[in-house]
Amino acid sequence: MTSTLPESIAAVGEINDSIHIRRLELSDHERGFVALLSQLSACPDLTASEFATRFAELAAQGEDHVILVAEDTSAPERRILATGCLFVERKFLRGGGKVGHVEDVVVDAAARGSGLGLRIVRRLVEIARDAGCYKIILDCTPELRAYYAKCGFVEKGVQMAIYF
Ligand SMILES: CC(=O)SCCNC(=O)CCNC(=O)[C@H](O)C(C)(C)COP(=O)(O)OP(=O)(O)OC[C@H]1O[C@@H](n2cnc3c(N)ncnc32)[C@H](O)[C@@H]1OP(=O)(O)O
Repeated sequence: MTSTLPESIAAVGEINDSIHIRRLELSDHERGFVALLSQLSACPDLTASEFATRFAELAAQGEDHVILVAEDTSAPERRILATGCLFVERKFLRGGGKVGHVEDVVVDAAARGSGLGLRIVRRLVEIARDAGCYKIILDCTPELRAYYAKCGFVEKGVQMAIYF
């Protein structure tokens, strides 16, 4: 099962000879996608069946839930090197406006510092703009202010949370 990229995004999918940014595919379970997420937060492995169930739920949200991954097509195992997610929230506000939320951005520790994180987030911003979102927002730690500023974000408001 593969979800296709919007045409405008697919057209700029290749960022160099071997790193390709595309939508998450079901087979990415075997390419280290879950292990990559565990570099961001607690993320125990999922069985293939558990992964497929969640993949189908998210795929059913179509363009309202976009997970991008970067893979190295030159490596035989085509491991996933980076990922980032865009969730589109549909509102009654602003004449039925839409807000983009950036979530779960992570670059493999061995691939950091080469611009991959910047490219993934910029691509998510582009998708949100093309989808008609009036803003795109995210939560991050203070240490990541400079990184997200490089991605074009400005600081706004205060994050509040209740963890269960
Ligand atoms: C909404 C969320 O998901 S928040 C969670 C973000 N994810 C994490 O914290 C997981 C662990 N960290 C990572 O995966 C990576 O370090 C990321 C995603 C934060 C950055 O990915 P990278 O590929 O290393 O970043 P990239 O190389 O594209 O850097 C882009 C620019 O931001 C800067 N930058 C990157 N990380 C940082 C940082 N932690 N602090 C300050 N500046 C940074 C870089 O120096 C670079 O600037 P330059 O263009 O002037 O050289």
